[in-house]
Amino acid sequence: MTVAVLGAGKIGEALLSGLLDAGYDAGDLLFTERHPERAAELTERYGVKGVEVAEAAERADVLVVAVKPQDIEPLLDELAGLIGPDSLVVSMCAGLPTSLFERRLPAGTPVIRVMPNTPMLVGAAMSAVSAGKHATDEQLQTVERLLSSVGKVVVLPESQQDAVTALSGSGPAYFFYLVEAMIDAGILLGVPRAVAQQLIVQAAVGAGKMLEEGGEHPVMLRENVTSPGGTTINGIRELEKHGVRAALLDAIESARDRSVELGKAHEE
Ligand SMILES: NC(=O)C1=CN([C@@H]2O[C@H](COP(=O)(O)OP(=O)(O)OC[C@H]3O[C@@H](n4cnc5c(N)ncnc54)[C@H](OP(=O)(O)O)[C@@H]3O)[C@@H](O)[C@H]2O)C=CC1
Ligand SMILES: O=C(O)[C@@H]1CCC=N1
Repeated sequence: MTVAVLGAGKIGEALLSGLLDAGYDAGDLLFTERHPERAAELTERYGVKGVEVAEAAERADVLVVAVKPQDIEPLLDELAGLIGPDSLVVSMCAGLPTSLFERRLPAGTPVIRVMPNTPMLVGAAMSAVSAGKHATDEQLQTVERLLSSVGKVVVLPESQQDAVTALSGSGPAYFFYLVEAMIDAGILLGVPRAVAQQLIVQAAVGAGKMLEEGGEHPVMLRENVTSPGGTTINGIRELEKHGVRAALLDAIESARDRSVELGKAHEE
């Protein structure tokens, strides 16, 4: 099966890299890019061929659209004249409904909407998958298999994709932000930056492993760190005082709203 990534930026590169690490043959992967320097860089790094959209449409069984939502219109215009009935279109674009692709591409084109995240780079993606109205169960399974090789996959109704985009799509950025802020706290306390980074990154990795492998609820895990009369509860009091929980609720709601807005920009 040949997979072409249309728009090999951050998420497109993460997919290419993740698939190669998972054992995909570079010869079965293609990508398109609008800047020749970027295409050359990717080919040098991964041994994957950069092609024109026409060649991708002709050769690939799965076309993964990974351009910014704002760049979708010209790409759809180009694709509409190129793809055949056997092409399966997978969109990773935040906010864009499958109905947009179905309206703009030849009648009956199967479309699957996916919200992945950048941990795909290290085989630890969370991808949520929703089938459009022409995609068959078999095509959905093909996409699930493809994405399972680079992380975990859930199948969800498309109505939940904007929420998913804010939760797991953007989620890694919020964890990185937290780690960055905690490293800054180390600097404030006079710990050398490299040491602070090592301490916090390992705390994050350890916490992540406990969340994944231990099966315990995050509340229990936090309580186990919070000794009576100890240090952690002082920190928790400050987090509560500063409204960090409410800030996270607002942040994720706002990201969801932006996903909805990106989709609305392409309504007829
Ligand atoms: N980054 C992330 O964590 C995630 C992103 N996504 C989605 O993935 C998509 C891409 O996001 P991201 O990777 O961050 O963005 P990037 O800007 O890094 O990647 C998009 C790439 O596509 C190129 N491009 C634009 N139009 C075309 C075209 N017609 N043909 C070929 N290449 C083209 C862009 O070029 P140029 O540099 O000139 O713009 C850019 O290199 C978005 O729709 C986003 O919502 C989904 C989940 C997570
Ligand atoms: O910020 C964005 O729009 C994309 C979608 C989810 C993560 N990154």
